[in-house]
This record gives sequence, structure tokens and C-alpha cells, in this order.
Amino acid sequence: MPVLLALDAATVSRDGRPVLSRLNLEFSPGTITAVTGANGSGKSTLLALLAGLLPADAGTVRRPRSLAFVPQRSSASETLPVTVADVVAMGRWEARPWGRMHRIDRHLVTASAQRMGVDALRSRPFGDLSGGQRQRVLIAQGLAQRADALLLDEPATALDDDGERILHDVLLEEAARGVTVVHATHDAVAAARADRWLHVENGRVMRRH
Ligand SMILES: Nc1ncnc2c1ncn2[C@@H]1O[C@H](COP(=O)(O)OP(=O)(O)OP(=O)(O)O)[C@@H](O)[C@H]1O
Repeated sequence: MPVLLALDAATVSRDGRPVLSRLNLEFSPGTITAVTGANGSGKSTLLALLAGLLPADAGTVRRPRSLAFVPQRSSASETLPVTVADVVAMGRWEARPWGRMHRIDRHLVTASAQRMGVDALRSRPFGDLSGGQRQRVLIAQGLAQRADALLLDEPATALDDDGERILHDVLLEEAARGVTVVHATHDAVAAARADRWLHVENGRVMRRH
């Protein structure tokens, strides 16, 4: 399998302090990697580094042509007057930087919202939703991107049992399509089910399986 997402001796800092040092990691297409670790250990930092939201102080990051990042929460969408449909449709912006959505884009937006069980909420203001509903919408936005890599920062945190089941199936479906999936989680059961389980501790990333 070709490796499209990888870190080569990558170091990343926050507020001038290194959080993760000299990481060498490869993420293969069609696989699911789970990342665990205590609060503040550096899971979000690792995902932000992979997604290109934080620069590497040293080393390099290799990324596929397209990458979707699902944040823990989106404060911008919470304060802007946008509907659920708008937020999911933002997932198509990178593919359509000059505007008009085509039929395929509208299909992907609807299909992603349906997959996450939020299609009935499409006209509601995003800021009015519950935490779990928002999380489902942000995951739908990530799915709508149809990117080569899907990175999710603790996507299950606010989900109910039904949402967790959907998420589990969705990650399997995406990996089966050849997507490189990486998700941070506090759920050891979910981590154990992944193809690979990485654990972040004391600035290092260890492989659990
Ligand atoms: N915006 C920020 N500015 C400065 N330092 C930060 C910022 N975000 C995180 N940090 C620091 O980076 C380190 C790693 O934090 P990170 O958010 O990556 O941890 P995490 O494993 O994702 O934690 P959690 O389980 O609580 O989400 C911590 O020491 C934290 O204080």
C-alpha cells in the first residue's frame, strides 16, 4: 500500500514548548488508526500537525492530495448565522472554490447528512443544536469532503449510543473506500477495534497494537 500521510522526524510545539518530538509515523490508505492518551497528552496536537493546522518545527509532514479534518467543535459555525445544511455544504468548498455547487455536490451533502442522521435538521440554525447533534453535523461535513484522508478529533465525545454505532460503521465504510482514517478517542474499546492503536504519553507516541 502506498503511504500518503506520514510524519518524518516531525516535532511540534505549542507556546514555544515541544509537545511531540521527532515523530516517525506512516498512515496507510484503507486503514483506521486510533489515537489515545490522557488529557493534554497531545492527541489534538498530533491531528492538527497531520492536518496542516499546526506547522512542524522540524521534520516533514507528507499529506495526500485532499484531507478532511473534523474538529472537536467549531466555534466559527456556532456563532455564524448558518444552517445545518450550510455547515455540511462547507465540506464541498475546497472542491468548488469558485462557488456553484453541482448536482454531485448536493448529492454528497444530502447523503452525508442522511448517513449521520441529521438530514431532518437541515434548516435549523447550527448554533441551536445540541452538542451531539453538532458533532454529527461536523462529521457529516467531513464525509461530504470525500477526501483521501479523514482525521477526526474525539468524534464520539458527545454522541449517544446510536451515534457511536453510526460513527463506527462510517469509519469502516470510509476505510473500505481506501480512505486513510485517523481518530482521537478516549474509548479503549473503539481504539482496540481500530487497525492500529497509537498511545500518546510524555511527548512520545507508542504503538499499542
Ligand atoms: N491553543 C493552545 N495554545 C497553547 N497550548 C496548547 C493549546 N492547545 C493545547 N495546548 C497544550 O498542548 C499540549 C497538548 O494538548 P492537546 O490539546 O494536544 O491534548 P489532547 O491529548 O488532545 O487533550 P484532550 O484529551 O484534553 O483533548 C497541552 O500541554 C496543552 O496545554
